[in-house]
Amino acid sequence: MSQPQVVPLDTADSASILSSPILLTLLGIISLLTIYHYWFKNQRYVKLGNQMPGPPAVPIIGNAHWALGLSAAGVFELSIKTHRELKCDVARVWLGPRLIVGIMNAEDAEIILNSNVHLEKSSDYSLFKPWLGDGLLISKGEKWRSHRKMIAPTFHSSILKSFMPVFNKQARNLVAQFRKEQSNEFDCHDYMSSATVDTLLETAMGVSKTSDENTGFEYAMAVMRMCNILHLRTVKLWLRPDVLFNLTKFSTLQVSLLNIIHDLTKRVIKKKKENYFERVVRGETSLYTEAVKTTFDETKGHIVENASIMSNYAKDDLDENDNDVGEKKRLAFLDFLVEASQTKGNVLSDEEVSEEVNTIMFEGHDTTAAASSFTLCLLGIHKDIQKKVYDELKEIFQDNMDRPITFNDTLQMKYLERVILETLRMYPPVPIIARKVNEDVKLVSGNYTIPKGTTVVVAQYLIHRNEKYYKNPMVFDPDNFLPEKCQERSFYAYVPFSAGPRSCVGRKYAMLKLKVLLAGVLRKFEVISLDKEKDFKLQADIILKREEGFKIKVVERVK
Ligand code: HEM
Repeated sequence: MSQPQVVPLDTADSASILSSPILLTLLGIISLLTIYHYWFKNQRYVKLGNQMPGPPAVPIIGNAHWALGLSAAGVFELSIKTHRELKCDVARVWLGPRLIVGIMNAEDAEIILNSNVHLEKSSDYSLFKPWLGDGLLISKGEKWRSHRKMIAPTFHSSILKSFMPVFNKQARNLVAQFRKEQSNEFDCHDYMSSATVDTLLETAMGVSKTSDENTGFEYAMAVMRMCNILHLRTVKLWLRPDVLFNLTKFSTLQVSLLNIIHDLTKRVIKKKKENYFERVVRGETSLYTEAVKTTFDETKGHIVENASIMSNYAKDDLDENDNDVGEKKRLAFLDFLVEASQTKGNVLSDEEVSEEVNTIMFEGHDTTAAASSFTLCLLGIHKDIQKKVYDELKEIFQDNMDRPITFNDTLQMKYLERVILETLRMYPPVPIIARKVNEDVKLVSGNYTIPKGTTVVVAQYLIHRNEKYYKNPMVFDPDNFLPEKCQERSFYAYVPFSAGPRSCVGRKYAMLKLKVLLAGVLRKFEVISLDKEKDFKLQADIILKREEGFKIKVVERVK
């Protein structure tokens, strides 16, 4: 039997393979990545991060492959599922070398939100820059502080009261539009969205609608599509760098959407400036100095007239100085900004005015549209709750369901207020807030330290559904907001408007507008929803929405 022949290794061949530049480069990269991996694993930052629970991470990329190929609704579903599996109130994920820590409990949320140090938004918000510039939502440091001080008082309750006629007009428009839709199943979000844009234009911006009938709708659609693009860039990491993004069709689409959005802003500011100069020519003195005197008065006060359950949630600068000193001189948002940009000293540049207008138009519209649409769908499902809302409205309006809604009426809408608050608990339009911490943060819920440089995500959606704070967190129950129930739990167990120094400046505006629009519709129509809550497919493309739209039917009530 012949021996199997041993083929001698051809040294010349192996040498040529080893000297192949491609193989050498590959070996070099693998060695460098391995060294990097072991070096990285031993960094303090990484060790602290890995003490927290989280899904298994792959070397180098961490959990970056996690949301690969998923839709917006898919990413949301996966996040909830992962949280359920991990069964924890704090969790971490790695996006490559970047540590992201999610906070799902009120005690740790308080440390972040109530801090005067952890005020900086995470780098993800920079995707908004081409749209919102360095406006209030994104800005930091002294710029944020001084602009916040100027803008927060422009949403003072004395100004909000003067918006009642506009809120009423928009409620009447909604009634007319819903009347035409009777017998159809329709997406109420389209209507709520354009109503909120038009309301913002007429109130905060002080610009009445002209012949341009579709302004609100066109703008709202452009905002919705911009949010889709931004969300895509948040979850598809390769779309993050501008150089790559600019090669895609989304970049071209973004340019055309921003043209629509910024065009409206420019028109609004131009109109306001013309009004301002007309007043100057007429010799009317500038209101700016007076307004600054009033709004910068830091005497602390408390709301008396607008006392509502929401005042339990009012631990921020919106409640400062709510007495009526100098009330008549307070200016609404854009009036104030334009005057501030035109008077001596140029407190604000023209560019800063535009950034703030774009910010308020975005923050003020999509959030409220989602909140009102969720409320209508939920009332369509929970008939017993809708009946209680209607009974309350009947008591307030007696036999005249057509008369304008007054500010005092809104104070009596206690049950409707609880319904809105409960909607914002279960379906917070802003489901997460992301901050960059520039110092280590020691958590209280467990023996964890979040290292400096981490992105911290406060997950309101999950805090609001944590059974530590709500007995039946998955059940829609407005009585969760009975005063005694609110007192039992931590203030930070309910943060749909965030809390602390960077809380929402439009909180009171939003609650008042929601009450008037919803009461206006609900006193005239019974709302029917053919879906159940379990059919809701949620997607969080920046603002929380239903992927399938907000479908309802309405039937006009007989007098
Ligand atoms: C239901 C309606 C609303 C909800 C749920 C809501 C929620 C929020 C939340 C959670 C934040 C913090 C975001 C973050 O830190 O990333 C925020 C900030 C903000 N909101 Fe709202 N908002 C609503 C309506 C409004 C309205 C009507 C306006 C203006 C008219 C407005 C203007 C702002 C601004 C300017 C900020 C940035 C504040 C700062 O960083 O100092 N929001 N909002």
